[in-house]
Amino acid sequence: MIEIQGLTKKYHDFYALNDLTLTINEGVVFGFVGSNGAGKSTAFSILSTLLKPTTGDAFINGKSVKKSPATVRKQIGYMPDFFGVYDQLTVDEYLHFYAASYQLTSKERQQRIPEMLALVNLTHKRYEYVDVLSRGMKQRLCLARAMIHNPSILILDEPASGLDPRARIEMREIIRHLRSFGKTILISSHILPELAEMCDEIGVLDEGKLIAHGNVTAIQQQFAKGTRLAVRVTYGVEEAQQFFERNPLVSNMHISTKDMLLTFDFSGTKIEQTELLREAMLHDLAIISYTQENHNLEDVFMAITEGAKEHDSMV
Ligand SMILES: Nc1ncnc2c1ncn2[C@@H]1O[C@H](COP(=O)(O)OP(=O)(O)OP(=O)(O)O)[C@@H](O)[C@H]1O
Repeated sequence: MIEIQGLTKKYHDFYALNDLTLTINEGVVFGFVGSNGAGKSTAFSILSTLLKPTTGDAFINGKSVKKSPATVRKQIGYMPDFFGVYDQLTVDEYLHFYAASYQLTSKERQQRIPEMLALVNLTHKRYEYVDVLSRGMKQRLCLARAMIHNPSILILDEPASGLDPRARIEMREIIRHLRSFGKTILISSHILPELAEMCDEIGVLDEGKLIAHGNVTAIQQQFAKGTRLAVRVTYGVEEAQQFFERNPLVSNMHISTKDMLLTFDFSGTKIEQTELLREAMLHDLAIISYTQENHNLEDVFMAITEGAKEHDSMV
């Protein structure tokens, strides 16, 4: 369990992290979302005991990151967003080096290293030089390194950054697999839909502040502006667009003439939605389908951060 209490990091007058308070239960995969400079890496560095907070504290399985950093380090595996690998070592030597620094005995290392390599799909690279690994492989090796001492909590700072789509999917599958072992996992990313797929809960950081957190679906419902509707017509897409845009409850219209599809936000009630459809039929629009879509996390993130900025400018 991770309990974060009023965690603040200041550089002179600037708040890199501002009063972060949050509890993350055991076995939860928690995603931190935020734009560049939002404070994700600062939060992760403090939780990993690499950076001291200005005020506040965090407790990893009951142990303070400030007072008991050595105990905390045994319980967490940290994968930073920028990491160096020792190119002149083989994959096997590299993992032996880190395992030894966690005081794993030679026997434990002999068992643990092949297990970790299998987990991150690098068994076939065990005796290759780290130097010749692709970026995705280096990233997976770094994940294996973070797990070498079998920590109960994993802190992964942008684990998929800089990876091509295939490598991202592979990384995502590995993280999903880790989740099945009951590990508590903290991940940060800019790629919001990707986080939503992996995480049980998310927290949105903006300019050092946690501005929303909770279950992914609940956040989507709380912040999405109304219902997203998709209407497909067989002909007359422009006529349909004009009709829907006349309704004051309709906003954010997107049209695909190729697919004859209109998608838009509708901020009315269910009854008003029924009324909208009824009127559309009376207008002889050639509607062939009408569905409700989930707002994707990109929309939700924009809505949350815009909301926070409007609130700040009002106070
Ligand atoms: N040592 C430092 N001195 C001054 N400011 C710092 C220092 N370290 C971080 N910051 C600032 O704190 C803010 C938060 O940085 P942080 O790296 O935590 O953001 P982030 O959300 O991880 O961003 P990114 O997604 O770009 O990695 C940034 O504005 C950054 O410039």
